[in-house]
Amino acid sequence: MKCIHFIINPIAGSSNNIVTKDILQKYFVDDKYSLTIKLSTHKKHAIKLTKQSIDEGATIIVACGGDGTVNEVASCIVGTSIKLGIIPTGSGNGLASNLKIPKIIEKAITLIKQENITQIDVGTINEHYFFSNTGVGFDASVIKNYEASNERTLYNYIKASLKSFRELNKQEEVKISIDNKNTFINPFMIFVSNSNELGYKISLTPKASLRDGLLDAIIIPKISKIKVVVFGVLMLFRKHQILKKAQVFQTKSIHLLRVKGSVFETQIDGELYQIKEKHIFISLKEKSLNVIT
Ligand SMILES: Nc1ncnc2c1ncn2[C@@H]1O[C@H](COP(=O)(O)OP(=O)(O)OP(=O)(O)O)[C@@H](O)[C@H]1O
Repeated sequence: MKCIHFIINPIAGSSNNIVTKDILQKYFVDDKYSLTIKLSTHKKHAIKLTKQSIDEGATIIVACGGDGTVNEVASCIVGTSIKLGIIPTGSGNGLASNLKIPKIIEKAITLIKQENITQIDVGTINEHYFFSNTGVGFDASVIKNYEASNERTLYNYIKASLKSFRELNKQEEVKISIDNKNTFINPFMIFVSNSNELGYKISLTPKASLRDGLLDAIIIPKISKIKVVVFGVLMLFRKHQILKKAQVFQTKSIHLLRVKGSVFETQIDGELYQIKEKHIFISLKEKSLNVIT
């Protein structure tokens, strides 16, 4: 019998696309499965629930939510033989979209039952994992403002972006080391991605692959507000690489050193993290997560 656990984030996305016990029981009727359903009740709760599921012998753990929920669940099973299922009920669902996992709950469940596995790379930033992307600068500021809003919708992402735009000029100097080359910049944005999608079909790293053993990065130094607008428009058409100051490249690792300021404000898979260490080391664990796709 297969021991399959579902970790459901009831507030992900617009909250009207929720995975329920009724739906799951309809699809997992036969004796082949032992089904366990858990609901997260607060931030980071899915980590605790997943660890319990591992102890309870789950062989498939399904994250039902957006990239934040996927991060909490998947972080616990990196490097194990446990299979990760995803039912994308979040707002952005960047990773699921990259993996072509359907947003329609019933279709995602059908996929899980087929159990086709793809091994994907996993990004690391200090002691944290990321599966989609991480960043310092403008994107982290957007996430900070987004988290302060009470609804997780595209409209609130746009509002948060406008607020971050008004708050520009807060950047602190950072030393960046890539392949033994050091540069000092006041970054508008340092964005590092494992996946080719941010969510909502928007991408800063359209050429990124989850299976190529490389991180795709884009570094943009401090730019004028006009150039930020130009960057935003180009990004919608996936043409932002043509911005002269944008440095787009692939690498295995990036090292950042904070020169000023007391903390690195970063976003990790769309969640805000304050990193107190002076150093940030971003790297990759190749093909270390089994995802049902
Ligand atoms: N019951 C809950 N109440 C409040 N927050 C919760 C609850 N359960 C989980 N969370 C938190 O909700 C946050 C958002 O989850 P998630 O990222 O899955 O959804 P989303 O933001 O709508 O999707 P996406 O990241 O794809 O845009 C996560 O930080 C998670 O820890």
